[in-house]
Amino acid sequence: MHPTPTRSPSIAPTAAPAIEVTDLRRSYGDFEAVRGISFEVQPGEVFALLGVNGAGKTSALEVLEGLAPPAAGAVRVLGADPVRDRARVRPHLGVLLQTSGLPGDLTVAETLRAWAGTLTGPRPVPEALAQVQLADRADVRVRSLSGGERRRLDLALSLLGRPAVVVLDEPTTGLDPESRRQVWELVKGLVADGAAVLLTTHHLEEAEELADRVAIMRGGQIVLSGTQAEIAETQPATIRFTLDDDAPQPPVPTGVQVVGQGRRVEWHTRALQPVLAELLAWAAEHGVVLRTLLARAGSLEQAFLAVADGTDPRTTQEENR
Ligand SMILES: Nc1ncnc2c1ncn2[C@@H]1O[C@H](COP(=O)(O)OP(=O)(O)OP(=O)(O)O)[C@@H](O)[C@H]1O
Repeated sequence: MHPTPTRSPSIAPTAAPAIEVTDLRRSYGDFEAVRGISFEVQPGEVFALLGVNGAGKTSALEVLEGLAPPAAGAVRVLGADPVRDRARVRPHLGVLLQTSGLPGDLTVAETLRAWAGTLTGPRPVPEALAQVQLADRADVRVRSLSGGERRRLDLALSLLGRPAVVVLDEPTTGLDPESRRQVWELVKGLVADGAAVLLTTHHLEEAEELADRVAIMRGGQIVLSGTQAEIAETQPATIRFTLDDDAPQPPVPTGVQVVGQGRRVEWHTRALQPVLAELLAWAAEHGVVLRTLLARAGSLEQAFLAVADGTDPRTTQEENR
């Protein structure tokens, strides 16, 4: 289903990172939108940049795509500078922007053929159509496509040159749940073929499904980065339950932060297993039923929200610097 890519040989595959970003800064006039971020993406890996609107994700991606020079710092794509060595980098880079300006008069197949004519060794157009489930829309004019179909055409265009490095800016925005899943499968196939994928998304389940590593941005900086497990572990676990009116309150174990009050109890803890064991032992001893008991480890979503609303301690440290 995912044929081995035939890539142009001018940049040889190496063990080096496919993307290297070092202390990147980008400004618009006096406003610094990207404030010193660093990360790497390896071949065969999906790296997700997360953050609320205005965090600086697109501003960073535009430098990687060679659309703008950095104000400071360095960006390398397959070892080359995407602005200065644009002609070398471009054939190996597949880019899906947030918006595209495709001519509405061409059909889907004509659009793909026109773009394929500019590439060395493009995918055959029927394969590109099938890749994004647009085979039955091949003869439809672009202006008549639905928003989701147009997004899938954009995606097919970005992958037409069998790129080794793929940059996807919110790839599934506007897609229905089924199309979104199909895009996820497509991305997994690209990575299995050895591509490096950098994506931004507002859908945390998309990052959870695809990303090997994640960076969460706020105010132009990376506040948290690592594997999903590493990021989840930065957040406290939650224990939540409801007590009957006549039940006694349990003693609060050491190190627990009490969030909920009264009959509806919520605790946050860095030691989920011993705290839960202590609670269950107390409940058994006193014959107390813990209604709607929930015990949950920290999550990527929790980390995202903590960074987004500035309550993650790292956010404050970063922004006060
Ligand atoms: N051309 C521009 N001129 C001035 N400011 C800009 C320009 N483009 C972006 N900005 C500002 O830079 C900041 C970062 O914007 P950017 O689009 O990179 O964020 P983002 O994380 O991609 O957001 P979103 O999730 O909404 O796409 C924002 O405050 C934005 O208003």
